[in-house]
Amino acid sequence: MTGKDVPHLLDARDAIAQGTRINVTFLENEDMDVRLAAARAVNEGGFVPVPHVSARRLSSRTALEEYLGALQEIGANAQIFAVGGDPTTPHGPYADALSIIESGLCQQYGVQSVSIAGYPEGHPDISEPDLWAALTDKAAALGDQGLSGGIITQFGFDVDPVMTWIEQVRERGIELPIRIGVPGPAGVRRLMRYASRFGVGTSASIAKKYGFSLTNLLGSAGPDRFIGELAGRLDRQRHGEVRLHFYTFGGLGATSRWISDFDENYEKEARR
Ligand SMILES: NC(=O)C1=CN([C@@H]2O[C@H](COP(=O)(O)OP(=O)(O)OC[C@H]3O[C@@H](n4cnc5c(N)ncnc54)[C@H](O)[C@@H]3O)[C@@H](O)[C@H]2O)C=CC1
Ligand SMILES: Nc1nc(=O)c2c([nH]1)NC[C@@H]1CN(c3ccc(C(=O)N[C@@H](CCC(=O)O)C(=O)O)cc3)CN21
Repeated sequence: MTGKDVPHLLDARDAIAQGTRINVTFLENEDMDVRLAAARAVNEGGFVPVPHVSARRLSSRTALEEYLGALQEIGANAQIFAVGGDPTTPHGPYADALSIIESGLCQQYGVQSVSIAGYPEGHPDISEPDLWAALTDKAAALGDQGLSGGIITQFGFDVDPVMTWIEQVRERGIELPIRIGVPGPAGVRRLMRYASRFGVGTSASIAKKYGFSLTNLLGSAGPDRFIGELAGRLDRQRHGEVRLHFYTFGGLGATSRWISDFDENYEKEARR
């Protein structure tokens, strides 16, 4: 969720399982108070906030301490998501998520678990070798720092690269739990806007995978097929712990209701 989602979280409260982890973004157009208000709302709803800490957007060590300190004060410090951040040039001393993990400040402010990002389809501005080196280094650093953690992947529309990527992660000896990022249900236009903004897939490939036509962009689409296929191909023994992370581009309420409906249908199918 973003800061603007606070009222939507209150509306969707009953549709979300208590204890669900809800990430709070660290967007350029929002300030610390907005992020804190969102984390507080997550707590008050009976959920677990996972505030994002964007390394490149931090101007100083003090700024990181202030944010972690404020999170601690409101009891939203147990888990964070440490991410590089989109600025081409870092605004301060932290150029990557690794430097947040190695700052020593997480432990000092009571952070127990740090999630990090994964890219099954690569990243438009970061090379594959750099992405793999970063993932390996961050996984090792979490261990060295005595922090637990997990990987949350960039959202995608295609299961093939996800499966290949999970296998590569495990081959590299990284055993962290993985959450595969999927977009919640949303209008097709909006999905494609976000995909293009973050350099994920192409309109044609998304249309094909999601089964909609590029000549009719008025409809909306959900990750039914993606999740069904992923579930069918995952093997606990081989792939370790793999769960889902929903990016709520179409709104928190819509995604929450979609998840409840999906679960209900899934259980019905299973009972048949
Ligand atoms: N805010 C969010 O929810 C999400 C943000 N992202 C973005 O993905 C990018 C990478 O983040 P992490 O995986 O945490 O990488 P990271 O912090 O582990 O860095 C990996 C490598 O890429 C370089 N790097 C990091 N950010 C960069 C950038 N914006 N431009 C060029 N090089 C960069 C680092 O110096 C390092 O060598 C960032 O741009 C981040 O903002 C990705 C997923 C979700
Ligand atoms: N490289 C990269 N950078 C990111 O910042 C990023 C990703 N990847 N992957 C997905 C997540 C999720 N992110 C976001 C970013 C912006 C909004 C956002 O602007 N929300 C608007 C609503 C706008 C609309 O209606 O479309 C808001 O104001 O809350 C939501 C999620 C950021 N994320």
